[in-house]
Amino acid sequence: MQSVDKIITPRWIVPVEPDDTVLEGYSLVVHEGRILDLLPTAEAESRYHGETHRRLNQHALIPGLVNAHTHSPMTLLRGLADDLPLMDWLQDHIWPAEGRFVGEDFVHDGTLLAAAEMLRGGTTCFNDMYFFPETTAQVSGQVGIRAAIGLIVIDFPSAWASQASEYIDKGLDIFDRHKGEGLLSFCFAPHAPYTVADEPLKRLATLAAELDMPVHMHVHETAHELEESKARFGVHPLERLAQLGLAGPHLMAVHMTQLETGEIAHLADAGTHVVHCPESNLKLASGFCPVQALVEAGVNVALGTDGTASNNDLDMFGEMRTAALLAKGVSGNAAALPAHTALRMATLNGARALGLADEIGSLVPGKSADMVAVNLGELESQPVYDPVSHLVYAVGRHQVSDTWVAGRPLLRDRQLTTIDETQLRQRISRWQTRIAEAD
Ligand SMILES: CSC[C@H]1O[C@@H](n2cnc3c(O)ncnc32)[C@H](O)[C@@H]1O
Ligand SMILES: [Zn+2]
Repeated sequence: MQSVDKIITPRWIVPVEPDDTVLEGYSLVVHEGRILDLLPTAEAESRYHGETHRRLNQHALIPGLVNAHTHSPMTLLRGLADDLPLMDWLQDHIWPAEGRFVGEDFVHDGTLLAAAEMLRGGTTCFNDMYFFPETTAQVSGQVGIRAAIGLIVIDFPSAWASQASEYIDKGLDIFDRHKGEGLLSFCFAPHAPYTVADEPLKRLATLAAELDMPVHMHVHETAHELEESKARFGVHPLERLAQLGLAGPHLMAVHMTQLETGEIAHLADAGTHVVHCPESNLKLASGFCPVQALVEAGVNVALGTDGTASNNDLDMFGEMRTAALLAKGVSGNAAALPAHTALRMATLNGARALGLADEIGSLVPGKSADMVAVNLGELESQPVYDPVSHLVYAVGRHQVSDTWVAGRPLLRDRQLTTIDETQLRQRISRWQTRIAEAD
């Protein structure tokens, strides 16, 4: 008998790789933070002795969800400005509020709230874009959640930096000091084509190639963005990024609601990743990302929530459901974006876009034990013919019972293990008073 840290025996295991098979009567063995084995329970019990053995008789075990685009500190601005189109929302409400309140303390407390919400909803990894990224990295490290930290770049002075070159230099300094640390990875995060000039974008293209680092950017979010780009540069933003050397396999193009057929083929040829944020796109009335056409063309499409000031939650179960329903409605094809594809987008495809697919995104021996148990035993999810159908179409994030990152339980029976909820509530309440008073 081999001694191991943990054996988990759920009712179903959804590995996501190598295919859509759902396993029943299997156990997953975890040792030193990694998935050591995935095998029939009888064999697991004869071969391994677990320091702990968790039996979850009515649960599905799935890979941790990867939120491929968010702005975690914006939890503090949730519900501050609703029912507006993107540029009015940003220019008249969000940027003024950020100008007033954003600092290290805002980013610290907002990230902590976001981490709590994400872990309670089965998200184990998030790809962030915000000011004071080192603070987001520190909070993530303290909580134990996996984070891809966006090294933000914007031609816009803020409390964090004053101009694009300073943003890039500060980002590189953070990368140098924290690379390889814990569960952190890094992306360049130029905000959008309309807020970053050619020179810094060219510099980022060179740096991304040199450092093999993803570039995480809002692109083709609204029709207005395309019109403005045509007027200023003579081409669509995607074409401009291609001219500047950025539209390649490092690019994670977030939103992509406006796409011509030729541009879809370009994305596929270039190996560019698309991050689909259906709820933010719906709420800001930005448009519809042609997900089905992208998938058919062979583009890797991941899923993100965007920030909670435009979503207004960090619920990846909700995002899977909305993505699946919207794809059918928009394409007029009920077979568009089936449940297994939605789950893959929310797990493995996010990992691929972040360059982390060797580490996370599926329940395969050798990968990190980032996983989530979802209780399918409630009346609302009876009967169960296909657990993946329920994960996408029937259950919600409140049915997540346990979340592990690198084998460490960060949510156990719905209790956060590394975040003091009472203290967090006090901090958020102080922000609420402060922000509401200023409004
Ligand atoms: C400079 S940090 C990130 C920056 O992005 C703003 N933001 C949040 N959501 C969106 C979106 O959907 N499109 C464009 N910009 C967005 C956020 O308020 C921060 O200022
Ligand atoms: Zn965004």
